[in-house]
Amino acid sequence: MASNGACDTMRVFLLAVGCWLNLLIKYYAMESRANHNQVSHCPNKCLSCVQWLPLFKKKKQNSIEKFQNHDIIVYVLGGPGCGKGTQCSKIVEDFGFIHLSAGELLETEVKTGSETGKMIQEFKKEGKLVPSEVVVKLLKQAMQRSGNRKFLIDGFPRNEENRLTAEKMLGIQPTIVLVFDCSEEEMIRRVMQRNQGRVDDNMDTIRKRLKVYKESTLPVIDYYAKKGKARKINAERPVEEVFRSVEAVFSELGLVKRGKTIV
Ligand SMILES: Nc1ncnc2c1ncn2[C@@H]1O[C@H](COP(=O)(O)OP(=O)(O)OP(=O)(O)O)[C@@H](O)[C@H]1O
Ligand SMILES: O=c1ccn([C@@H]2O[C@H](COP(=O)(O)O)[C@@H](O)[C@H]2O)c(=O)[nH]1
Repeated sequence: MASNGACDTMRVFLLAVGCWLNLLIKYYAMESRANHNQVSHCPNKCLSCVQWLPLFKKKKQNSIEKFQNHDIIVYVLGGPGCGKGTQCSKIVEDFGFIHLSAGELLETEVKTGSETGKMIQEFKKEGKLVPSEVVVKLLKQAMQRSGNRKFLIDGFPRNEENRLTAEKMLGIQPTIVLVFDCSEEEMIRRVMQRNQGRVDDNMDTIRKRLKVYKESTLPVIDYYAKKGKARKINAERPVEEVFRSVEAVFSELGLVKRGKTIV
């Protein structure tokens, strides 16, 4: 009798474990399909009972990890007027990235006339760097809104504090860092000819921006160079020639032009 009882208990136990494993397998199969965008919700009513299983999982999904795990992030650096924006537009056209220019995001905030916008305008006029939290917050909002997974982050990080704040607030590391290399004389010439009515496109502010670039941004570039992530490109050539070097870097990343194959 006693041994029959033990057998029954064991049978019930094994049955329970079997059911539990079955549920787990179904749940993970479902989650895996959802991650590959094949389904956006529980595909089958009979599986709805397994939806509470995540309660037992370590909390893992938040916006920070989304950026970390799946996205291609290209930082684009170089001195004022070296041609970052020009090349980014071409990259967007050919490789389907979303272009987030830190300078443009700040300018959009200036145009709202908000108190933050007024503060930003003063920094820009002086060629100084806006506090990191302000820029990173704008970048984060833009990244979340975009729904894209390939980001060109243009003109950021400008100093070590920017870099560390992005790591902390966004949890991001760049896949690669494009560095456009150009002489000061050429950058000054390009900025002075730009003629877009920018508050900082004047000789006095350009000199200040160049100083900030040398003192604060070059150390960030050195940091990424040491990590093997910086790709220096000679930007003192015609636009199309510069872009050919950009394309070479992107093919190193395994990305190919749209229209040729799916990226
Ligand atoms: N390779 C190039 N040769 C000549 N002119 C260029 C080249 N690339 C860009 N330009 C011109 O130089 C000016 C500055 O370019 P762009 O705005 O792309 O620079 P940027 O690095 O984004 O500047 P900033 O950091 O000030 O925002 C623009 O008028 C642009 O048309
Ligand atoms: O990360 C950033 C980016 C920009 N700024 C301020 O904006 C101007 C213009 O930036 P561009 O990228 O050259 O358009 C720059 O001189 C800074 O004042 C910033 O503070 N932080």
